[in-house]
Amino acid sequence: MSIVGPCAVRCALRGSFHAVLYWRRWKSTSQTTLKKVSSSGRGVRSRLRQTPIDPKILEKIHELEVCSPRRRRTEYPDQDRFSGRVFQVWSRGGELYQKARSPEDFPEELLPEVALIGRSNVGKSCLINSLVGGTKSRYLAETKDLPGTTRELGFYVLRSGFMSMVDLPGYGFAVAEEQEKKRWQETVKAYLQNRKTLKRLLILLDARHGIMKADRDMLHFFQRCKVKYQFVLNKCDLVKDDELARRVYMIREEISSGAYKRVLKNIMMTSSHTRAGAFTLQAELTGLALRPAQRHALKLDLATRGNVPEAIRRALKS
Ligand SMILES: Nc1nc2c(ncn2[C@@H]2O[C@H](COP(=O)(O)OP(=O)(O)OP(=O)(O)O)[C@@H](O)[C@H]2O)c(=O)[nH]1
Ligand SMILES: [Mg+2]
Repeated sequence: MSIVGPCAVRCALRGSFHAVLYWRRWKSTSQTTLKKVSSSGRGVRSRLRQTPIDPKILEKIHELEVCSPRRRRTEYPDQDRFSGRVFQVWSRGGELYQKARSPEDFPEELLPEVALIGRSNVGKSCLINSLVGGTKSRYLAETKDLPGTTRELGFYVLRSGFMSMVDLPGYGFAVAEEQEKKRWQETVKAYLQNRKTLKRLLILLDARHGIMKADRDMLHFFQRCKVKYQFVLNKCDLVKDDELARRVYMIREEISSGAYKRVLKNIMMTSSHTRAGAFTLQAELTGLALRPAQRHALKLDLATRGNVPEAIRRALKS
């Protein structure tokens, strides 16, 4: 007893000493984390409130009527942009050409491509539908109110044969297994790094949040790829015009501070629900499409068969 007694007491004392140390360390770190989170949350909100409203940006927002939550529109303020070359490229809508789970499934590099990327649930697939779905806005890409819906790269070719749009799986939080997420992230990275026909990357941001940490993390990667990228604020129907004007101003400031390479200064605003801003975005991307002579050189048999993916496959075989 006399030997076990002091030993037990010593062990108990050492144990409680470590417990106190551990508790104090936990308390201090958890308090600083809490402080950081709350101050950054407050910081972002108050920074937004202090951001000035540029009357030119506000005018553009009113011109596009992008903050209006009205659905099922038949007329759009920017509809006059849907003429000439823009009409020639986009008016026939598009169709799914191929889905790719891994780099081996990527289609041949033929038409110029514009890819949409962004956090999961930001509305990439919805925007693809409103751009490529044609005037009747058919639902080509699957959309759901669940982060992690798109798990494969979707290649959508325009029926005019001038270019393709690519719907990419999102980054950040997603309801999916870690291994599955890793697989699609690797495929997306391989696509962005090696694709020669990729002409522009549209980085979709939620208009309610702007650039978030997950976006910043990915922006480091985008800068290493050779492609030019452009911000698109989507879900604008969920914010008020003055808030959107401040968001755009904040992003412009960040761009002009020189933080990003290869970024385009023109920030696009859309709502894939109301389709507002879609014509302006189509007009913006039209410059990347093939010229008629270039398309002619591909010898796509578009007129007789109508099925573009088939026409492309036949042209590649011949
Ligand atoms: N109000 C509003 N909701 C939108 C808009 N765009 C998309 N949504 C909604 O946001 C949800 C996610 O849309 P998706 O297009 O599936 O999002 P995603 O970015 O493709 O998501 P992942 O495939 O998971 O990466 C859906 O419930 C859409 O209805 C928009 O402009 N306005
Ligand atoms: Mg999607």
